[in-house]
Amino acid sequence: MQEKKRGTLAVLTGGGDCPGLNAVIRAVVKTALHHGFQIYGISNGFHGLICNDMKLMSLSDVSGILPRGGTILGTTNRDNPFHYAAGEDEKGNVIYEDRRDVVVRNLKDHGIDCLIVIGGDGSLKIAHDLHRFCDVNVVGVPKTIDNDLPCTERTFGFDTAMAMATEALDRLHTTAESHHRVMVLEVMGRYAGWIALHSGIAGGADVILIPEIPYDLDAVIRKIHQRQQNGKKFSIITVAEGAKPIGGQLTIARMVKESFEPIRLGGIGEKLAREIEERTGIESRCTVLGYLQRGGSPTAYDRVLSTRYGAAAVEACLDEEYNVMVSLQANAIVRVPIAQAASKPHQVPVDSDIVRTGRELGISFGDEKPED
Ligand SMILES: Nc1ncnc2c1ncn2[C@@H]1O[C@H](COP(=O)(O)OP(=O)(O)O)[C@@H](O)[C@H]1O
Ligand SMILES: O=P(O)(O)OC[C@H]1O[C@](O)(COP(=O)(O)O)[C@@H](O)[C@@H]1O
Ligand SMILES: [Mg+2]
Repeated sequence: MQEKKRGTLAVLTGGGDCPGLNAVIRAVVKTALHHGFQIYGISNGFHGLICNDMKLMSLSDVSGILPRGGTILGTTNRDNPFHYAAGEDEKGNVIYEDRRDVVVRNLKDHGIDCLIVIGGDGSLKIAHDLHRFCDVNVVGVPKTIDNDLPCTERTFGFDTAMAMATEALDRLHTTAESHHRVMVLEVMGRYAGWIALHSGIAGGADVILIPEIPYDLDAVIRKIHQRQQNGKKFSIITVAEGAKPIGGQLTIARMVKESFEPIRLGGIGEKLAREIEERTGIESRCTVLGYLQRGGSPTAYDRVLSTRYGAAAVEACLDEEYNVMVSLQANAIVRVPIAQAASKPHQVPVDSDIVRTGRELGISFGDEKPED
């Protein structure tokens, strides 16, 4: 017997793509249909909401997508309905418009009771603004390879990015050892060092440089020399794209002028490798892992986490508990106010046990004094 229609939901994916997005979409659609909701899939994040680009989803739309990377809905890390880049003036300056009314109208026209936003800090901030300024019901799902969201112990996608970076470090080890080189691996993470820290520990890096601990190049050089004195002719360094020297600046790869937060980080790895080679005379090379961290199939851990998050987001709608983000705490999925989830990004605590463990193992974080 057909269950009575319970209500109408919509789902979108926002920000940089991330392994596990399709697994969340699948879980959202399957759970929603299971409970008698109808569900719209919105194309290309908030862009689709502004352009009224959405369609009803069925089980066949999500068939076979569990292990697939990317997002079948498409995404963007530029569009913000409150600050929409509508074009350029004759001088080439971007013209921004507030499109919140269009978004509210489009949601209303489709009878959408709640919008499920799968995104990182930027997308969840927009979701929070839609709730507080436009009275739209939202439920957030914490997405990002960067793991930089507050109020959750894990974002989905991080485990896959960490696994990719760890494999890269394993591969760099063998070539570094053969050529007696210093190998630098630059990983993503924006202003947080989670990917660098965890992959650095898992991949046996000798130096880990993260945004939370500004580094002193002298300390890095001392570590490389110390290894040489101990007969280790190669060294491996993991550097987060947001790492910077003490008193120095971030290294910026490009500015995306239509983006609300236009800075795109990158380039610190190459800079570091050049400086190390100049200072030590040891051949040094940099590898930038880049979008390989975001592309491709999610790990089993991320598939499970994504599935739990997707189902939990619909369960929140079922309970009519809106304006929350589903979150992982003590291995249980709980709900936290979206206002908290959209607050300050979560960085690595410099006194965390994993940093301490790294130090005890002799890993340099680039901040050791000569006598340490
Ligand atoms: N601090 C902010 N306040 C408001 N909007 C933001 C903020 N940061 C980012 N955004 C918007 O959110 C979108 C997605 O953010 P981004 O950081 O790229 O992805 P994510 O959702 O993964 O964090 C951006 O294109 C931008 O329009
Ligand atoms: O896709 P772009 O614009 O190059 O953005 C790169 C940024 O996106 C990320 O890959 C993921 O960040 P978000 O989860 O905030 O989208 C960052 O690690 C990186 O700094
Ligand atoms: Mg972000």
